[in-house]
Amino acid sequence: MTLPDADPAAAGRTYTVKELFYTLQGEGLRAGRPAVFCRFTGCNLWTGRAEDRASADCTFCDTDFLGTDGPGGGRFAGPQALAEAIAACWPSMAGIPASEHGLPYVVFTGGEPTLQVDEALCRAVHQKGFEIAIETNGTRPVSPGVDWICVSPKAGTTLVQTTGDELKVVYPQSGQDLVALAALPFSHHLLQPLDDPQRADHTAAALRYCLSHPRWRLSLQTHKMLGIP
Ligand SMILES: C[S@@+](CC[C@H](N)C(=O)[O-])C[C@H]1O[C@@H](n2cnc3c(N)ncnc32)[C@H](O)[C@@H]1O
Ligand SMILES: Nc1nc2[nH]cc(C(=O)O)c2c(=O)[nH]1
Ligand code: SF4
Ligand SMILES: [Mg+2]
Repeated sequence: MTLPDADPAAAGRTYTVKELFYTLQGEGLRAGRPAVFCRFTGCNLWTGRAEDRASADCTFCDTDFLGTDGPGGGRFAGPQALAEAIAACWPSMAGIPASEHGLPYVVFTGGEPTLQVDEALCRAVHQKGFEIAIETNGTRPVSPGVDWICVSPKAGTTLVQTTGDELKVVYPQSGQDLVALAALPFSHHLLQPLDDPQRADHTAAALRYCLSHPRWRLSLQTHKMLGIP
């Protein structure tokens, strides 16, 4: 049943989503965990158009976040509507012993999810029984209600979200200060090799850096190895 959005602050709020899909978290500390990915449309560091990439604040993005034309994408009329679509992506637990259910998990990403994720959405998604994670570039504060914050800072931008659960740094980026980043109060610090034509070299360099600076651990994009979304 679709409930009306009772929260007056949420009235008229729409969410624009590129795609919604069920897969494994491929990256970071929680790699391997089944999750619904909710990819919001739009980013504040790049228009998403190829002709603007070179002049963008973030130039290495591996993601198409334009429009609403991906699987499960669309415009959602309010928190309740989007929470229902997210819950519908989680597999049925009919016939599965309760000990094997696990906690339903959604990852808000994008594009830049902090442009859209708000408390009303988190409340609606929590009411569906989900734990909530976010992948953000850290240039905007994360809304209250998010349970797991992954910040991936972009060199040359101002970091606003300076605390969280994991700091996942794409490596290398010219002008990045890993000493300063290592000092930020995150629970976990990870280096993720830049996926570009030199990815193998960046992976070897990131591996060497982690071995010599053991504050850092390596994050590989395992979904790309597995051939899953
Ligand atoms: C597509 S971004 C979306 C979330 C948010 N805008 C951000 O940048 O964190 C998701 C993750 O992919 C990482 N990423 C994007 N392009 C990448 C690339 N070419 N190589 C490695 N990681 C990349 C980002 O740094 C971020 O951790
Ligand atoms: N499987 C999978 N894991 C991911 N972790 C972060 C992703 C992202 O694009 O934010 C991502 C993604 O696109 N796919
Ligand atoms: S900030 Fe995130 S979504 Fe935006 S362009 Fe960079 S990697 Fe892509
Ligand atoms: Mg991705």
